[in-house]
Amino acid sequence: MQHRNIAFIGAGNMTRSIISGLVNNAYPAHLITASNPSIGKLSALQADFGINVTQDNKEAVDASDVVVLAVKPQLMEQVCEKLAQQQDLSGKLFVSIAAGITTPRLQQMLGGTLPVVRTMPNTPSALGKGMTGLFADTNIDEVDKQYAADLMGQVGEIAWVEKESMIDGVIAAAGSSPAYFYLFLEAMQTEAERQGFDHATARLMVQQAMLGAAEMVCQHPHLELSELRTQVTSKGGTTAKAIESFQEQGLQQVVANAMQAAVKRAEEMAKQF
Ligand SMILES: NC(=O)C1=CN([C@@H]2O[C@H](COP(=O)(O)OP(=O)(O)OC[C@H]3O[C@@H](n4cnc5c(N)ncnc54)[C@H](OP(=O)(O)O)[C@@H]3O)[C@@H](O)[C@H]2O)C=CC1
Ligand SMILES: O=C(O)[C@@H]1CCC=N1
Repeated sequence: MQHRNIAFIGAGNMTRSIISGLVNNAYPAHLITASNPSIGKLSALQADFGINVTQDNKEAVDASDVVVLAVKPQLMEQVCEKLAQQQDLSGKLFVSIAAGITTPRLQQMLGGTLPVVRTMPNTPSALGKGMTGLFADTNIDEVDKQYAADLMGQVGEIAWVEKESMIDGVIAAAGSSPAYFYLFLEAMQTEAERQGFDHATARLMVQQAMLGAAEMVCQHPHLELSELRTQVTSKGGTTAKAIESFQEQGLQQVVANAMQAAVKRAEEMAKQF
């Protein structure tokens, strides 16, 4: 991929995940700058990955061709408007990772029709196992589109969406979803402990089962998930009883409700910010 100078505005969890994935994939650290108001996270990023850091967003943006907007949605307006007042932003590609802020809104905050690619990554990007959805409107040229795809492709799999509203679906299925799996594992760990296992053994069992199941899913892309489930489920056996219990309690609807709640919140945020 092309290696352009890249600035991350906001050096929180997601920036750390993406930078970690990039540097581990040989993106040159000297081309990466992160800016953040407080110094602690910057010092840690510099120590861990050898990137450039600054507490001044303008300085980071001045030094970059690509600007990754990685602050919380509620701060985006303030941050973008200040950047637009302080400097000429033309010629730069903007990549937003924020939930719930649309491309037209970002362009408005940045004070012009600048090229903005909207993305929705997730934290496993830190391990190169991320999943990122991307949306580009018609004013993004193919070179910038390719750069954005290559950038996020460095930290995992990518999928373009045709309509911007589908980014909210990416949030529900991939951006937020690592937390759903953690919640499920927490519940399993708690029950394993209740059944008499110590904390560490309970964790080992559930994490290894999850890892193995995830590997099975990835290694057998042509097997339906229901088929993998059937392989575990002996007739009249233990799994059948557990699955029956999930189904009686409406697991499918519970999951659907949760994903719809995530989409609804993204839509609310788009109105709010
Ligand atoms: N976490 C996740 O799994 C995902 C998050 N996202 C999106 O990523 C974005 C960032 O989320 P996340 O990394 O979790 O949040 P964090 O709170 O971890 O990171 C945001 C960072 O922005 C910094 N910040 C605050 N004000 C400014 C400013 N004026 N200029 C520059 N930086 C500033 C904060 O600094 P300080 O703490 O010092 O105040 C903080 O380090 C959000 O928009 C979110 O929607 C998208 C996909 C997944
Ligand atoms: O919870 C959030 O709003 C962000 C977006 C996806 C994951 N974290």
